[in-house]
Amino acid sequence: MYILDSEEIKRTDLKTIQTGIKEETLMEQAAFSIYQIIKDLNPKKVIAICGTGNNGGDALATIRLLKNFGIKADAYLNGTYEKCSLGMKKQIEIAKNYNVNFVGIESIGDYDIIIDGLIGNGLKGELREDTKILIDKLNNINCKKISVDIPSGICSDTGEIMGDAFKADITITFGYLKIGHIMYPAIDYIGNLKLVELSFFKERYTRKLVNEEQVKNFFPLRKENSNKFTYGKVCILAGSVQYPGASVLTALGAIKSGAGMVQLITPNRTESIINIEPSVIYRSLDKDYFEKEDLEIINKDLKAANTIIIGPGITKNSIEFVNEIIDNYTEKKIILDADALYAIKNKKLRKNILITPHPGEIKKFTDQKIKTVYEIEELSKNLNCNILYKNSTNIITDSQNTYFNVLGGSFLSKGGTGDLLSGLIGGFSAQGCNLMESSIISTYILYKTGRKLQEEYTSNYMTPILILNNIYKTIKELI
Ligand SMILES: NC(=O)C1=CN([C@@H]2O[C@H](COP(=O)(O)OP(=O)(O)OC[C@H]3O[C@@H](n4cnc5c(N)ncnc54)[C@H](OP(=O)(O)O)[C@@H]3O)[C@@H](O)[C@H]2O)[C@@H](O)CC1
Ligand SMILES: Nc1ncnc2c1ncn2[C@@H]1O[C@H](COP(=O)(O)OP(=O)(O)O)[C@@H](O)[C@H]1O
Ligand SMILES: [K+]
Repeated sequence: MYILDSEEIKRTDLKTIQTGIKEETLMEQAAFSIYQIIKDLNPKKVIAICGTGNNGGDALATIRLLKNFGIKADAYLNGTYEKCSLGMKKQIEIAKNYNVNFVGIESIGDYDIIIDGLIGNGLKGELREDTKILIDKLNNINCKKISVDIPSGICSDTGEIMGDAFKADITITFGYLKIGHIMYPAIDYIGNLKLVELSFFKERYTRKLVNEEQVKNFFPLRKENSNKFTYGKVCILAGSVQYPGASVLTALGAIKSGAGMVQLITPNRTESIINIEPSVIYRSLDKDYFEKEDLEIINKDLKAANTIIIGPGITKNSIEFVNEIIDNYTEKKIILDADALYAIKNKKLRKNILITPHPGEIKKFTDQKIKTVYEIEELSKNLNCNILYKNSTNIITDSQNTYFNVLGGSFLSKGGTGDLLSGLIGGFSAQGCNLMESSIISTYILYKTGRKLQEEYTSNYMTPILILNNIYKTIKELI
């Protein structure tokens, strides 16, 4: 499923109109879908709060349909007829022919459903003060609230709240989801999100939502006629005296993803991995942290792998070592996580490198303010690498193509989940997936499994190991 921004939606609209489908046809389709959803709620009295743009047009057309089908429905116009878009003017004229009643601001508390048609895709900048006051008034009315397209006050491109926003129980959008529908803080205002189709001219876009179908397509096949070398070797450089557990989680993630061989090398002693999972090839350097000169000892191990994971549980004093790995193993796919990210400040990377920062970790290598998908894509372009940005909504990008994963939740908010995730990504990479595919598969499997378990175990009780021990259930659905 594609995710569009406001410019792409406007372009789609224009292209559709150029094919000969009229704007009012699209508006009628939108309104009819909203009407059907509202009718099923069995409302007694509905009001649409209409702005002067086409978002108001959709809402007003819905009111006219409700009234025509016998439901009491009125409208409030926030502005003058003169200020209205052509589409909205047309809807006002039609509404008058159907005797739709336009009420004053004082009446808007008397309804059991409010339709928010104030502002949709046409929001510009911060909300004006008078609109903020109106939205605040609407938010304080106790009734069911339905937003047309996107709650008024939310930026379609970022999901930011532009001063204030209408708090909807249901949001009904058209043709495609927009970036603003799947990002926080907007998600807290959207309620139940419903996507309805319009006769939009369909095209290809660069941003998509991660879903089961894609993951099935990317998932590596296993042949009966195969051996451990068929499924690749991943070498994990992780851990320290300070964080001994991280390396264990990463190694377990890699082995349970299906990698043929997993080697774990830690500076400290973490022999316990052998008791937990004896198939992991383990080596300790018997020291506090990784140093540049360690490379000589482990060069052979690294050369035998097709994927290197470096970072989980290491400390900042290993930066030189990380730099050496990046510079000397250019043929290998490399995943840089956690404190390894300190090493990439001012560095040009490669297309066979993935970095996996959470919002806090971005500061380890750039002073730029990074928040929006545009900024993440720009960062990926400038660094010349793949990025898995681990915010509540995950963004996975190689700068040309971007995927959003919205399956996560607070059941993942526990130290170690990211370490496990790095291991899964490395494991799928070892099996032949590229780093984008590996990130998509791994976040999907981990989050989907956690989401299912949460119902039984609660989000408090969840641990990375509990999720890991159940990922086979999600994998079974994919193969
Ligand atoms: N294919 C499609 O795309 C289809 C699109 N469709 C629908 O059209 C919608 C887009 O319509 P659009 O472009 O007319 O803009 P829209 O969302 O009504 O916003 C304009 C209004 O917002 C107001 N406003 C803006 N900024 C503001 C601020 N900071 N603070 C306060 N007010 C502000 C602005 O006021 P003004 O600034 O002009 O005074 C004006 O009233 C889209 O979301 C969907 O619902 C459907 O019909 C199906 C097909
Ligand atoms: N509330 C949340 N919603 C969605 N995803 C979350 C949430 N909390 C954590 N996660 C996910 O869990 C993982 C945590 O990673 P990270 O912070 O690197 O963990 P650690 O470094 O402790 O192993 C990331 O993939 C992140 O996207
Ligand atoms: K709206």
